[in-house]
Amino acid sequence: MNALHFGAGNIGRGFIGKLLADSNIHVTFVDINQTQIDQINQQKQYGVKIVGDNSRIEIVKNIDAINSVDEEALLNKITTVNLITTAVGPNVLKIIAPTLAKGLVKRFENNNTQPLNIIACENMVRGTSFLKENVFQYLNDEQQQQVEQLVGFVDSAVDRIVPPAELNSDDPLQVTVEEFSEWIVDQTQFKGSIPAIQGMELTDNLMAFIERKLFTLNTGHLVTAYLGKQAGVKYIKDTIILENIKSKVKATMEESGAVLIKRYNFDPSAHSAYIEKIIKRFENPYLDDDVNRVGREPIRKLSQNDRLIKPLLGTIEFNLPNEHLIEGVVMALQYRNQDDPQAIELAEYIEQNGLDSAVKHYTGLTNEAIISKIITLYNE
Ligand SMILES: NC(=O)c1ccc[n+]([C@@H]2O[C@H](COP(=O)([O-])OP(=O)(O)OC[C@H]3O[C@@H](n4cnc5c(N)ncnc54)[C@H](O)[C@@H]3O)[C@@H](O)[C@H]2O)c1
Ligand SMILES: O=P(O)(O)OC[C@@H](O)[C@@H](O)[C@H](O)[C@H](O)CO
Repeated sequence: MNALHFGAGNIGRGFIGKLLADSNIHVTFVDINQTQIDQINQQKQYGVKIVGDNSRIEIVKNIDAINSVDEEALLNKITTVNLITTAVGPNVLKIIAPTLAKGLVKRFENNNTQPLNIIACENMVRGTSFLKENVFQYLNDEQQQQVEQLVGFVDSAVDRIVPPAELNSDDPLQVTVEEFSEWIVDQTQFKGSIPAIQGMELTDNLMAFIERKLFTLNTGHLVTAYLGKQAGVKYIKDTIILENIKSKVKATMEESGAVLIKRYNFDPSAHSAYIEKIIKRFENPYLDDDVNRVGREPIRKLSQNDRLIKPLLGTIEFNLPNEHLIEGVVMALQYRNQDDPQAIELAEYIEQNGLDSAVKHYTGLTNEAIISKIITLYNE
């Protein structure tokens, strides 16, 4: 089997690419970073350093890479592979959509009628469906029908903490990952037979899993990052061990958890254990995960379907406490980082248009009482 994977970054190399290669699938990485592409093609392998109680380095082989600007090579790959995956970040899905559409058209012109499955592995609710909508904008009715018949757009939830790797001159491609990993895919969306990939779990209830992950781990992670940033701490592991911060993070995850329990009927004690396990993962002493990585792209994180606003809306729907989620929103609005284009854009928007307008613009919130609480807290 052959797979094309967009994004040779942390999750691409440290998680999805590794699972595919471990399952004897040849992986071609697509990226925009030529240095990395050259390294993959020269080394033809890299190490994944798994850190925890049983630390070890596992080698990923059977790989090559192409640059996404090399359209000919990319279209040829899309024409022949059996699986396409992505880990590029939600904002990049729109950018790769036109090339994917072109590649699918070429695949049909070449009479390749083998089923193809596409799985976006991003931190977003139904990211692959979002990618599909974008791909369809570049296809006519007939092409869309062909895609509906032969191409499965499979939504997924991905969970493994992979911070940016430390410099390693012996293996510049090496990534450091935690032991824990979870890749859950919507089994109802595949076309043809489901590929056998070790570590890829199937479900027919994906929404519960993706929301549980995004609105527990990622909500708590973000609040840890912003509290750490405000306290002047660099890493997540050093932030979460501060008792006053840990209790706030836990309280935030309990607020979003109460919504999940209502919505999906989760067992409260199992959900509580899930939260405790996540806190332990944040504490992993071997992971140097910078608060700015976890806090990155505050505009995306303030959007309506993401880790703060969606659970906050849930608390309004079910009339549940939301004091800590509101604090999370305020900290996202206050996040400043000169290296993060979204943090700069957000600060400039607030400066030029005022906070009330910024809250409405970025979060889509309309509840005036909540907006007023956000503004009061921000100004305090
Ligand atoms: N790192 C984690 O702990 C983690 C865990 C779970 C999910 N995720 C999600 O996985 C996705 C990727 O995150 P990451 O941490 O690996 O980010 P990353 O920045 O390490 O990797 C993204 C890669 O995509 C590449 N890229 C950018 N534009 C591209 C394009 N047009 N074509 C091809 N490649 C392109 C970048 O050069 C980079 O190598 C995100 O959606 C993130 O939310 C991350
Ligand atoms: O990747 P983001 O920016 O959506 O979120 C930052 C982190 O919370 C995230 O990457 C986690 O490490 C990951 O989701 C763990 O599975």
